[in-house]
Amino acid sequence: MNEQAPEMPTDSPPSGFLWGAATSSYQIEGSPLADGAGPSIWHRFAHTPGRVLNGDTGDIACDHYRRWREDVTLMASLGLNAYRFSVAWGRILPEGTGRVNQPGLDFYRHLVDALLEQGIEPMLTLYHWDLPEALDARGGWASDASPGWFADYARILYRALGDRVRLWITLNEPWVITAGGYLFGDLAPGHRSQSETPIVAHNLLRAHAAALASGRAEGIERIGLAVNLEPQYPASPLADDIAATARRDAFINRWFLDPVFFGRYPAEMEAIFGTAWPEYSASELDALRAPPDFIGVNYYSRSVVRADPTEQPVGARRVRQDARPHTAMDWEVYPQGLTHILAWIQGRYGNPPVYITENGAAFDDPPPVAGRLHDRQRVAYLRSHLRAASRALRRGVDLRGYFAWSLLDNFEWSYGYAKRFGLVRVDPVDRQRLIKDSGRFYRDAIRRYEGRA
Ligand SMILES: OC[C@@H]1[C@@H](O)[C@H](O)[C@@H](O)c2[nH]c(CCc3ccccc3)c[n+]21
Repeated sequence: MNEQAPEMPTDSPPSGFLWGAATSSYQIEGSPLADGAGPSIWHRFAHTPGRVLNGDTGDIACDHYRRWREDVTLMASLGLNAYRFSVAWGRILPEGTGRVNQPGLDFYRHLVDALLEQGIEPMLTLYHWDLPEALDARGGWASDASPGWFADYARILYRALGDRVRLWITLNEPWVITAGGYLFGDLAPGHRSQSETPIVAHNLLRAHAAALASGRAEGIERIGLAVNLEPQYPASPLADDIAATARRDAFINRWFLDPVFFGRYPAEMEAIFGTAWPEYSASELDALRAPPDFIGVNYYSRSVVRADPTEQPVGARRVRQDARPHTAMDWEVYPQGLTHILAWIQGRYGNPPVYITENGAAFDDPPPVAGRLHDRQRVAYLRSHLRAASRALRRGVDLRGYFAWSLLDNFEWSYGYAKRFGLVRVDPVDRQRLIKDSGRFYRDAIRRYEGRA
């Protein structure tokens, strides 16, 4: 069997299905302070000793800020018809509010125009974790003013690019912004506060609603919310494990989607945060109802859950499935979970349009040999997850596209450059791009699915 053959069901996806790859600003651009840009919380966090493995920073990253033309050509050579990227807020508003930095807007306008010239649909994420440092100094997402800051920033981008960008995402993973940045502290700004955490989550939901409203006022029609979703499975039928699984499901999967679709938080949140969970009036909760035009699903793995009172605040922990394959992030490879979570959205939220906005895997890639990089495990991961997405389509899920994470090996947050998710290798020294076997596989899969193979 040809290693590269995508041996997948070739039932073709709906017409207009998007085949893309995803990245984010701080992870690929480099040049964080170029042309008048203001520093972000990730610039400061990465330059704080001990926060990022090996002291890695995004000062250069993939050097995409300077190599973006080459990267658009690379996307076209992979046969992508879409590309998901994020805008660095600090390039547009160096102080987070107030003065607009025109060279920052120009960078993204040139990128979008180059994508459109290649027939590649841009999907623009307004916020992928790189808050301007100047706003963090004013309280950041814990500040009651943060939704207004975000809506004003969004409006500037809607006005600048709304005539050529048709797919927008307000926030990337409000759960990770909240849990990583304010509860567990492994991500910028590195706080560890149970009392701050629900306040930040509430402000992020208000910010999403405000950016959705300001987009509507500007005539923007397709605005989504990207969420990390991880199906939770009980480790045993014991009541304690079932209850722990429900709490972890609320904590990871329903904390943000229930408010935007139903105007209410999951009941489990008060049990999780106890006295740290604020009282909300009916009007405060109803103000969170801001259903997106589509849900962006970032899927990587599942969790098998056991009750564990020592694991706070949820009182639950993930049980490693030793008998199953895992990625270099120690995440179980579980493609069935993608089908399950897409069917769950279909049933719970009324079959909204969905894009898989991130799916991929880090593996310790072998070194390139004779200009080829045989990343067999990533090829297998992609194949199994494309099949899982195909099964969801057959179940009537309104799946509109798939974006592989990631186009390029890039800055993997607190892991720095030690974890590589790219379909394309980026050389650590000269940043030369090399398409891996997984990139070739994805290109062939797109052709096969689109009936061009
Ligand atoms: O870790 C791989 C990618 C990141 O590089 C993306 O920036 C981010 O959107 C993203 N989200 C997830 C799933 C949620 C998660 C994030 C961080 C740590 C653990 C799980 C995985 N990823």
